[in-house]
Amino acid sequence: MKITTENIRVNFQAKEILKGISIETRDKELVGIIGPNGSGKSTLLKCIYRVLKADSGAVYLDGEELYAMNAKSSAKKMAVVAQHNYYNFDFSAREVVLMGRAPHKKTLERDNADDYRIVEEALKTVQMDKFADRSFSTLSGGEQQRVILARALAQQTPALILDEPTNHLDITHQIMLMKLVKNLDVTVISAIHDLNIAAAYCDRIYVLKDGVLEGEGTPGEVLTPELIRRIYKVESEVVYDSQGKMHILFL
Ligand SMILES: Nc1ncnc2c1ncn2[C@@H]1O[C@H](COP(=O)(O)OP(=O)(O)OP(=O)(O)O)[C@@H](O)[C@H]1O
Repeated sequence: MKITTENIRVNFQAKEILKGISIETRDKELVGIIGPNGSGKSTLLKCIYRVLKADSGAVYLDGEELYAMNAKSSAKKMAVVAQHNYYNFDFSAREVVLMGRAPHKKTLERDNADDYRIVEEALKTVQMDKFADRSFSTLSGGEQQRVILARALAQQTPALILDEPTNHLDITHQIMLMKLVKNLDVTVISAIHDLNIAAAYCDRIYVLKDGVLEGEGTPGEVLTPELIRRIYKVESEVVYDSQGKMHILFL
């Protein structure tokens, strides 16, 4: 699925947070959004996953304007792993993942054997099947993050929107998550802080700073010492290992 944003503008309290952002993913591409704290990454993603309506501009899913479709239709097209997940009720991990099946159900339709099978598979995929009956609120930050990823997998959408998905995860689970989403064969847009993670897994990267796009291209094109200095005010060196993988060293 192709996701396009066209000239997205967002203001909060008379301050312009996004100043006309146009991005485009190709089908099944993993696109990273990088940029310093407060640059507008989450705000852009919120406009895409429909919790925030931009002041102007538009989002298109495969050419169809987001608000021309109902919320259920867009939830069949994209699943979200956001930064903060709170539930007011004490759901188990399995119940949280089952929520991913909701867009596929008619009103009051009960969960069936297929739904439960999909949920169990999703929990296994993120290595959280042993925690299925645990109360979500008692899980650690990283465990919660993996359950939320399982919920997104259970939603079985052609696109995933991830807001700093490796936040809270140890290195094993960071790599697990990025490998997993890379191999899903769906379109992914992800805000990413770790530039080495972005370099290793993104097909393309957009760079945001102060609500403006400052760069776009493959990791090799974008993640140069010049850009890193300009955007983050940090000196760095880009090296390639024996397998040709790029690594950014911060000096
Ligand atoms: N509801 C809001 N009201 C006022 N200001 C907001 C609101 N939401 C976000 N902002 C401001 O908009 C700017 C962009 O925030 P956003 O969360 O999009 O940045 P980010 O790039 O995702 O940052 P981080 O890397 O820290 O997660 C920040 O200065 C933030 O304080």
